[in-house]
Amino acid sequence: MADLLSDEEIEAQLPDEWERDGDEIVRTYEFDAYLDGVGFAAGAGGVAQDAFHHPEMTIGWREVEVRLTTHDEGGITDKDVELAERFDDLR
Ligand SMILES: C[C@H](O)[C@H](O)[C@H]1CNC2=NC(N)=NC(=O)C2=N1
Repeated sequence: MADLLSDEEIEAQLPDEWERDGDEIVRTYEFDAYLDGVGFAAGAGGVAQDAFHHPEMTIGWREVEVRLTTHDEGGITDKDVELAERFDDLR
C-alpha cells in the first residue's frame, strides 16, 4: 500500500530529468541507436517486473518515453519515484 504523494512531495522528490504530467511522471531517454533504446526498455521491463510496478514505455527512433503512475492509487506514489530512480541507474 503506497500513499499518494502531495504536490509538494512530488516536486521535492522528482528525480532530475523527470517531469510531472498530471497523475504521471515522465522522462524521455535519448540514445545513439534505436536498438540501444530497445535494450534499455528490456532492462527497464525486468526492473519493473522485479518491483512489480509497471511503466508505460514508448520506444521511438533513438528515444524511449517512460511514464509512471500508481494505478491502484490513482496517482503518483513513492513507488513511481523509486522505480524512476532505478531506471535512471540503468543508464
Ligand atoms: C494488482 C495490481 O495491479 C498490481 O499490484 C500492480 C501491477 N503493476 C502496477 N503498475 C503500476 N504502474 N501501478 C499499479 O498500481 C500496479 N499494480
